[in-house]
Amino acid sequence: MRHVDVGLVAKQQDLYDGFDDQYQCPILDEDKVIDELEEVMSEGGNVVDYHGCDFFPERWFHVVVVLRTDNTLLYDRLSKRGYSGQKLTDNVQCEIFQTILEEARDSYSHSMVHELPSNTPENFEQNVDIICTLISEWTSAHVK
Ligand SMILES: Nc1ncnc2c1ncn2[C@@H]1O[C@H](COP(=O)(O)OP(=O)(O)O)[C@@H](O)[C@H]1O
Repeated sequence: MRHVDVGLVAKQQDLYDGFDDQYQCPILDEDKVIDELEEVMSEGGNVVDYHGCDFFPERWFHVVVVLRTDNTLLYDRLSKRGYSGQKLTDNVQCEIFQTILEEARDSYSHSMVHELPSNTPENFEQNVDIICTLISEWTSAHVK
């Protein structure tokens, strides 16, 4: 199984289209990302890691996992990462409005989308177990 960190791939391959002055970060070129990942995704067996999902083709996935975090914990995590001001507030607000969960539900069939809490190291361990179980269930049902 491969871990595809979309942010890292974009950085390594320079898959950007301009710079966002407000958030002080490069803007992802979604079409270039799709082209870059198409071959590896069509082989299967990938875990794709990103903070958005609506631009990925549905055919790439059999399971979509949305990790959720309580707002106070998220605030502290993002501050530690160096986020502040509007960027910090917008990220926390996005979690309050469960924007990514809704994006996933709007983009993929509801039965594919799993929402998991990720507040504590125990949650982290549980989530790894749950995701491994989801993968092996799907594999035994579909790969002969
Ligand atoms: N389940 C968790 N329990 C405790 N701390 C966590 C958990 N998940 C993430 N963190 C903390 O938050 C930081 C950011 O996590 P990361 O997985 O990089 O978040 P994202 O990719 O969503 O921005 C990690 O370095 C870690 O310190």
